[in-house]
Amino acid sequence: MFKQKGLLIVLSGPSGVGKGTVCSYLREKQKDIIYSVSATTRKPRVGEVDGVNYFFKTKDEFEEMIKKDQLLEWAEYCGNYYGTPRTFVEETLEEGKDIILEIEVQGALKVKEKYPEGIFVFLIPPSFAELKNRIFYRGTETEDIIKSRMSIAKDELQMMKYYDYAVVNDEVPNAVKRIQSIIEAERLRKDRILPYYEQWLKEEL
Ligand SMILES: Nc1nc2c(ncn2[C@@H]2O[C@H](COP(=O)(O)OP(=O)(O)O)[C@@H](O)[C@H]2O)c(=O)[nH]1
Ligand SMILES: Nc1ncnc2c1ncn2[C@@H]1O[C@H](COP(=O)(O)OP(=O)(O)O)[C@@H](O)[C@H]1O
Repeated sequence: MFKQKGLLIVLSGPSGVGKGTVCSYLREKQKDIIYSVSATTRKPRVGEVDGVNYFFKTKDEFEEMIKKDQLLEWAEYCGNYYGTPRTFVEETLEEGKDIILEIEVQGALKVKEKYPEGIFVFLIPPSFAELKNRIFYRGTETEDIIKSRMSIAKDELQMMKYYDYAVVNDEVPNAVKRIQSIIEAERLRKDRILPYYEQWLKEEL
């Protein structure tokens, strides 16, 4: 039986645009996609669970993962390391399952070098003013971190040109519907469907 590799979907965008919020809503709506859990040296926030939200690591542990080539990509962001465990992604794709990575922009561009066939979705705010509001009112970080995230966000917004799709996160359910449409369309691309037809033709002759 012909086995197709899964789709690698990367959801990225500027800090504070709503990647985390949109991704967890998508997670509820789209159960047939696997979600990659990242490793980080950031301290857990209230309610975050090790192995569910992140794999929380010390700096030494994280650097060991880098050395052993256990990360598909990693980036330093606001003084902490974040990275995607490599084996889990590779195995999921080999099993033919679709996987989504919710990561910041530098990491997404590194994934693109390794997986140019991936689907790169860039989440954008309805306006820059709204992006500022979201970063301010989230209120989980100190003022210094908020300032640093806003300046990073400005540079990050310019990275949209490297992506396949731009999705406006005006309302979370709408943004999620748009992402679901992209996934549905990508699953139906003829280069993914054709191998199945070719297999059928062989069987019937
Ligand atoms: N490169 C990379 N970025 C990640 C990874 N996991 C999470 N991030 C990004 O790191 C940034 C900070 O994440 P976090 O501290 O959880 O804060 P928040 O998502 O902005 O609330 C976000 O932009 C995440 O998308 C990863 O494995 N690799
Ligand atoms: N569509 C939206 N409308 C209004 N607020 C939103 C929307 N999406 C996310 N937010 C809010 O914006 C803030 C940043 O969202 P978050 O998911 O943490 O962003 P990111 O993961 O991109 O840094 C949070 O307070 C979140 O509740």
